[in-house]
Amino acid sequence: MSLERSCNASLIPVIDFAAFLDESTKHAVAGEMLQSFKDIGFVYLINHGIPQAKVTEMFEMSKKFFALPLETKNLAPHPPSGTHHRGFSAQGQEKVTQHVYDSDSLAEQRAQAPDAKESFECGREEDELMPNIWLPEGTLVGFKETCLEFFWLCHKIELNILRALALGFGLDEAYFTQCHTVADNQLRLLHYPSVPFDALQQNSIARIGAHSDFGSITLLLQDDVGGLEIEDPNVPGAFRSVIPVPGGLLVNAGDFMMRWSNDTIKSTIHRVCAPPGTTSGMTPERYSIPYFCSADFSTVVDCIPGTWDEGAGRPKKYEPISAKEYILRRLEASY
Ligand SMILES: O=C(O)CCC(=O)C(=O)O
Ligand SMILES: [Fe+2]
Repeated sequence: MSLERSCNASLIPVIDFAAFLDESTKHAVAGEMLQSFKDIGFVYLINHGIPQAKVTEMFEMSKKFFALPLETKNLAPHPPSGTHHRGFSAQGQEKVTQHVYDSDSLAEQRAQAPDAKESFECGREEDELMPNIWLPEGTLVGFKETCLEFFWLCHKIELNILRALALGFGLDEAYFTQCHTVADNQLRLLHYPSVPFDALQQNSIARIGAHSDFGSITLLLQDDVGGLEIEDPNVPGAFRSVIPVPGGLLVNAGDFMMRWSNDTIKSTIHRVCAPPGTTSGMTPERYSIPYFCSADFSTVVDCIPGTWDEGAGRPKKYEPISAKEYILRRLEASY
C-alpha cells in the first residue's frame, strides 16, 4: 500500500453540537452527523458537552500517571489476555494491527515496528467480566476518581451522539441508547513518548499502526501535537492529517457500527505518525484520550431498519450478532 500524506484541515466536518440540543435545529444536525459518518466515518464536534475544565483535569492526571516510574505503573499491570483489557500497558506491549489474527504474524509485526506508546485502560467499576485494575491506594491521589468521573461524563455525551445518529436514520431517538445503557465502554489514556523522527519515518517504530476501532463509536480527545491521520475514503491507501481543533471532540464509528448499519456507515482506518511539520530530531510527546463505546454486552443486534430492503435489491449483508461475542473476539485478537 503506497502511503500518501497530506494535510487537509477540512476533510472532517466540524459540527456545533449545541445545535442538536436545540429543538429547532436538532434534525438538521442529526442529518449532517449521519452524512459525515457515511462519507468519512469521522466527525468533529464543538460544544459537545464535556466541560473543558474536566478535559484539562483528565489530561493533567494522565500526565501525572505516565510520569510515575515504570515499576510504579506496573503495579496496575494489564493482564496478558486482551479480553481483560484493563490496567497499564508499557511501551511495546500492545501492537495495534488491522485484522491480524494469528499469533505468528502478530509477533512478526510487533518485532518489525513496535508501537511506541504506553496506555492505561479502565471501565465501569461494577464490570465483573473485566474488573478495573488500579494502582494501590494512595499511589496517585485522585487518579481513580478522576478517571471514573470522566468515564461517566463521556458516557453522557455518547448517549447524546447516539440519539443524533438514530434521528439521522429517521428512527426513534432511543434506538441506539436503549442498548447502550450499562456503559460496556473503555476509557483509555495514551502517552506517546518523544521518539526520533527518523525512526517513525522509516517505520522502525510506530506510534499507533493503521487500524479501525471495533465498537459502536469512539470519542477521541487529543492534545495539540497532532500526528493522527485517517485514510481518505476516496483514495484508498492515502492518509490525511487530522488537524487538532481546540476544544473539539473527534467522534468516529467502529466496525461494529459499520456492520450494524449494513455498511452504510464507515469505520475508517486511522493511525498516529510523526506530527505534521516535524522533519528531523525528536518528535514532541503526545497525549490522547480515546473513549471506546460498545453496545451492552447482553445485546444482539440486527441490521438497522432502513439500511436494507430485500425487495429493492439492498439485502442484509450480515446475520444478527452479539455485542459481547464480537467485542471480545476483537479484543483478544488485538492484544
Ligand atoms: O492517539 C490517538 O489519537 C489515536 C488513538 C487510537 O486510534 C486508538 O487508541 O484506537
Ligand atoms: Fe483507533
